[in-house]
Amino acid sequence: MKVTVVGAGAVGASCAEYIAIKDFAEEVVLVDIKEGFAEGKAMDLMQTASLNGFDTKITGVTNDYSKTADSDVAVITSGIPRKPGMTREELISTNAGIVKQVAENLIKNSPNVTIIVVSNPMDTMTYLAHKATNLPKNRIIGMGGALDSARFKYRLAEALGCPASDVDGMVIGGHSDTGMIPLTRLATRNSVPVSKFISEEKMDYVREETKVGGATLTKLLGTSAWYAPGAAVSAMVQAIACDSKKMFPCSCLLEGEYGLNDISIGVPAIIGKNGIEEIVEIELDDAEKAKLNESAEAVRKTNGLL
Ligand SMILES: NC(=O)c1ccc[n+]([C@@H]2O[C@H](COP(=O)([O-])OP(=O)(O)OC[C@H]3O[C@@H](n4cnc5c(N)ncnc54)[C@H](O)[C@@H]3O)[C@@H](O)[C@H]2O)c1
Ligand SMILES: O=C(O)C[C@H](O)C(=O)O
Repeated sequence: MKVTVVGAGAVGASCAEYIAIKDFAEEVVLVDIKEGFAEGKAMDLMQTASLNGFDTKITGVTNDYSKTADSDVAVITSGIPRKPGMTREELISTNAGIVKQVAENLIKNSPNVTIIVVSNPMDTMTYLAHKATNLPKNRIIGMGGALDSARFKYRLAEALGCPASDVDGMVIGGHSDTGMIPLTRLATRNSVPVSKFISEEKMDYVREETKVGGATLTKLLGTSAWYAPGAAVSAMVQAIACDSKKMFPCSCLLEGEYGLNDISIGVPAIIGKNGIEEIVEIELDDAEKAKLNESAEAVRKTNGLL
């Protein structure tokens, strides 16, 4: 398994590090446009191999896509992150050009690659990657829901006073401050609905903190987060590499599923060696359906800026 990670910045390097530590890929190629940057990150990471006990070979290149040839999976993290007070949507004018060019370069050298898009505004960048490459819909996946769901579980565990491993929950919809839909109705603690343990008021707090999870960290850090994003995208790469058929909410190109068409937005999907192997249509109640439609409208508005 050969994995390319474009963008050797905070998220790209974190993603490469988690992939290496999990030791399921033979090779990770880091690509960045900044001269020597990916080479430096790769060398630094390789010097952790004997300490962390992995055999994955990590190399870095400056904008040389020939070194990415025949990648099985490519992760796009290239582009600018937001600063405190900004929305992800405000990044579109800079990031659209970068993501389009990167996606085109990737498929020229790896025609069979499956692409995971991370750069923001992620749902629109995923849609753009589809338009730019024309790859089959199963081979372009947007990473957002896996991260948002991990943050949802963090907030649920905090409210319940229990370990995050005790809770299960999922966030669907657009990866934006207002578009995320934490499915509190379906969240459980060891199969028991979380509503059994926490008040509606606490649930509202969990829901709202989950939605602004990225903004909260951006305010604290001065730039956006990288550990949980890196872990989330590496988990998706691992699901493809190991053909594990794990279910992640992720940005999928919809063709009628959930009553939506010609849009990439977060819905649950089974991820395996073929990328998106199945979009899972869960039964939403009327309020959840209305929120998903509203979230889709907002994503369409951003797509209109392309
Ligand atoms: N989808 C998500 O859940 C999620 C989570 C975190 C961050 N993000 C997004 O990921 C992106 C990266 O965030 P970051 O914190 O790693 O930023 P960063 O600034 O640390 O890293 C981005 C890197 O991309 C490189 N780059 C720019 N143009 C390039 C090009 N044409 N080719 C190759 N490399 C190029 C830059 O040189 C830089 O090293 C941002 O858009 C951010 O908003 C998304
Ligand atoms: O918040 C951001 O801008 C980055 C990312 O989308 C996140 O959710 O951490």
